[in-house]
Amino acid sequence: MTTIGVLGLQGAFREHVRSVEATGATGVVVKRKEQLDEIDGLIIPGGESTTMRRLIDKYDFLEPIRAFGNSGKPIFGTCAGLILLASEIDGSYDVHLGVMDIKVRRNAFGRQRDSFEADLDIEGVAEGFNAVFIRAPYVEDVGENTKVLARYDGHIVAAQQGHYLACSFHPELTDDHRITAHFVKMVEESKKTLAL
Ligand SMILES: NC(=O)CC[C@H](N)C(=O)O
Repeated sequence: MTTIGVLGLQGAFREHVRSVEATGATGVVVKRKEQLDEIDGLIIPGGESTTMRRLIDKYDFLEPIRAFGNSGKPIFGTCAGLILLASEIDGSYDVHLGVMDIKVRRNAFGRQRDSFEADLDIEGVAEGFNAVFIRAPYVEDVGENTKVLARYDGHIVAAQQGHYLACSFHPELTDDHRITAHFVKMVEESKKTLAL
């Protein structure tokens, strides 16, 4: 059985658990770092990246999550989760986990477009995916090992680097579970590789 943990410190974590369960995998809310030992993959949800970082520090999650990723276990960051994964945040000295080679801009779509929906083609994952953006970041630049999976208005809104997956929008807020299913597949593949 594949178990996916959803970091449950702040933000839209319950909806992610529901989406994971819809794919047939087991979803658990992760509130203590010890739980990282019991899961095969981790989702970092949307919310507010600065608040989530404060709670990550408070509950001593920063190094354990980095180690989880370094061990080869997949991590999926959505919206604020994408910001937490990034190696560079435009206009800020702050970097959080810094495990994914992407440069992000927070609240990048501007005030008038605080939240909106768009149909996206996500390469190798889903065509016509109804993406919900809420004060979303976008990715300004990616490293050479990072694959761009989707763009909106020319801006990168989904990317993958090996076992790290990130998107600017909230895939858990619709009943379309294809991105979650893609992540579950990544986790199942990594389990096979890590067992060798
Ligand atoms: N929906 C979201 O996760 C918004 C992200 C938020 N604007 C941030 O900077 O962290």
